Amino acid sequence: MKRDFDEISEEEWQQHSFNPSRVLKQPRAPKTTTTRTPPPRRQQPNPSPPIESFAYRRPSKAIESDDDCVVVEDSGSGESDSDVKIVNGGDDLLLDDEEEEEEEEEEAKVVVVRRARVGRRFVIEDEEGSEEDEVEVEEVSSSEGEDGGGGDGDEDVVGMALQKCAKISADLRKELYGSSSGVTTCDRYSEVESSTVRIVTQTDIDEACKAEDSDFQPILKPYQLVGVNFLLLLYKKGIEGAILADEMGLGKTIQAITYLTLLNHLNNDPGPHLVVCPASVLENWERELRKWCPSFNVLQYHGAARAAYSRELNSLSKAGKPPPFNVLLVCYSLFERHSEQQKDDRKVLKRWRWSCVLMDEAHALKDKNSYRWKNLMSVARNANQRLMLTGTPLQNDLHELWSLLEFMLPDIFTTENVDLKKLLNAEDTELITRMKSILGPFILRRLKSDVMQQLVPKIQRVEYVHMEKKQEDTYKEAIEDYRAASQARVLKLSSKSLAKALPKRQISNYFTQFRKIANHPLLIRRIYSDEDVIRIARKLHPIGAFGFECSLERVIEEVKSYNDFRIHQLLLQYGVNNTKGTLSDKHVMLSAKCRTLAELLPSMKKSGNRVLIFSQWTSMLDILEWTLDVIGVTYRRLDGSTQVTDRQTIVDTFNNDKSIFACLLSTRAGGQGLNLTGADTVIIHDMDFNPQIDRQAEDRCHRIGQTKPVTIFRLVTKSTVDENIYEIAKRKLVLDAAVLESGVHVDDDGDTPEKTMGEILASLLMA
Ligand SMILES: Nc1ncnc2c1ncn2[C@@H]1O[C@H](COP(=O)(O)OP(=O)(O)OP(=O)(O)O)[C@@H](O)[C@H]1O
Repeated sequence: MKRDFDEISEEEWQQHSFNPSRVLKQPRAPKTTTTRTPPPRRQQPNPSPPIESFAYRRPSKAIESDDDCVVVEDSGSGESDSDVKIVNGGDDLLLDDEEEEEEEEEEAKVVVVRRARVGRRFVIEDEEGSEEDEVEVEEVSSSEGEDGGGGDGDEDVVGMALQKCAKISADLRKELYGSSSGVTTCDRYSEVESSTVRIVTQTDIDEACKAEDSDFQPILKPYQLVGVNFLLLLYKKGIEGAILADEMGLGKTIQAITYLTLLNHLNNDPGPHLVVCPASVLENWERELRKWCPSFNVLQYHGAARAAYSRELNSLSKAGKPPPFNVLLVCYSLFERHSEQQKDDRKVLKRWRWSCVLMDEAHALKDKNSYRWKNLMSVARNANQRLMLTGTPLQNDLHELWSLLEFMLPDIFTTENVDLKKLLNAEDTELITRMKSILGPFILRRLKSDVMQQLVPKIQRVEYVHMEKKQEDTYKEAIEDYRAASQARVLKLSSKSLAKALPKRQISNYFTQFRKIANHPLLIRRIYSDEDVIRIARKLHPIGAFGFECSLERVIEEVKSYNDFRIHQLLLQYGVNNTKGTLSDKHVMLSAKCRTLAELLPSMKKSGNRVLIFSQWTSMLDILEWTLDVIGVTYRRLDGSTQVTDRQTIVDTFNNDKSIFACLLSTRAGGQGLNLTGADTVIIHDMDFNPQIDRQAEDRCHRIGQTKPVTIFRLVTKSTVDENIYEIAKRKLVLDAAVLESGVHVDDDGDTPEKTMGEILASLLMA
């Protein structure tokens, strides 16, 4: 299976720490109010006709506390709530599409850096062979003595990049905000209520988008019109990159499509444009393009179907002929794999000069060392413009944002091999302020709370659930087991701290085991003893459950590594029931979270609610299917293994058929880009360390088109590591707000810093 993107690979995980230095502390007070403050209203003596006018409104929030349930009213930003990221530590609990990604990350190291005499070049050698195939990406030598290559100049790389950017930024700012007094205090295009820049109005859009054979009337919302003007202005100024970072569901797709239409209409630029997106939204892109820009030829280039086009495109491109489309739609996976077909695909893409390369869910490019980033850059580098769409540009840290910036404007933000993690300290308030100010004109970000007063409210609930005895005993047993092992190791190494005594991987493995039990005890093996496993293996071996060439010992080893649920599934699949037997429905209710679902879901159904349930673990989704069967509700399921061609059908069926009560989704494959406004309730079964992942998921139904208030439930198992993870993720959102939103300041004297994963384990195991 293949993950869409964004998984934490083992390698990333090794480098991932949860030190407080990487996460901003919460502003201290007042806790119940928003961290943002309204921007000053600007005086505009002679304002030009506004290109839009939206009131900049602070979100209102009220926090109620009700025993185990925290309710946070949020008018849209989702800013104060939180979530968490899961670790891959176990063998039997696969993150959606995980394995291939790790391989790919490994293979990503094939990039060879060569130095040329003039300037620096790096050559991506994924195309084996001929000169024609070799893509050279020239990095423009930075002006005025930049030292990007390491050594003493390292510290200056960030400063110099910002300095270069500041010049363009100042120029742009002048255009965007005009030179009238008062506007200089403005950081954000989105905050400007009247701009001096207006390139197009709704009338131009009517003109550009009209189609004879369609009744559809494309009408942009005022803030969307601003977005389109923003993109057109950057185009006009010859700026080669932009980030449209509106919150999820505000219509980035629509703004981008209208922009491409206008390029054709006003600038006689019909493309070709390349749109890169996750597989789940490929169909949606095609649909929106056909609807909003019917005059364009759109070609979806994905999956087995692309073989049919491949030869034709190849010969056209070789002959130097223009492509037979305006927009080519591809998935990120095209830039990640090493099959001959994919290498050929990339070769074709590199032969055309793209007008706009547009990346949807562009946070997929948060790692500049990834194969995906480098291969896509080799295609996008020569494009007139790289346009990035993402509702969550800042994932975990500043260096990840920098990867996006470098993709957007490589000539300015190039940093070569400098360790940006060291240079971009999330607690450097001066740096954050500077970045925020300089980046303002390149990044357009509007929050729902800013632009859509009429959008339905989003209510955040944290549902603390309590383990019953069996689950609690399992959790305690795990603590005892790992405590004994850890203490022995600490003694052996005469180490003072557990974090130092245990390798990082071991720490994450232990942590994952605790997470599993907190989610569902069937995710570990406790019911089926070693003796049971041997008996089961003896039954399965002769019937070839693992193939006929496998020895019995090998089968025993294999089954021993399975969790209870997987063994149960195996027994079911092979009809082996005369050993210990399959599990019964009562086993599925062993987890506090599933019991809570059994209480919540029937009453939600009765009230006419419809629910999205997200988990990061495919095996947890399997258990949740069982749970929903036991509860007796109808559902659909979408995860990384769902055929790309089936995904949109599942979405449409769920949205249209109100008799389907729930949709089970993997946070990775189902959490991004999808429009699931048929639901009004989101349950995050297990949170992610990275709060942006869950934020994306919850906004599948809190978006344009939603008519009912949306409630988000986060399930947190009391007295388990779930609580720590929730805390970690919650704080990460503060950094996001500090860099990307106005009026948010970093406060260094926050609460006690949150613990690292090692510290959390130490307090559990060394007590
Ligand atoms: N001006 C508009 N008129 C009608 N429908 C709109 C308009 N703008 C957006 N929509 C609809 O609202 C929904 C959300 O828009 P879209 O998918 O473009 O949001 P997004 O910002 O790209 O979301 P995400 O970040 O989740 O991918 C879509 O169904 C889209 O068709």
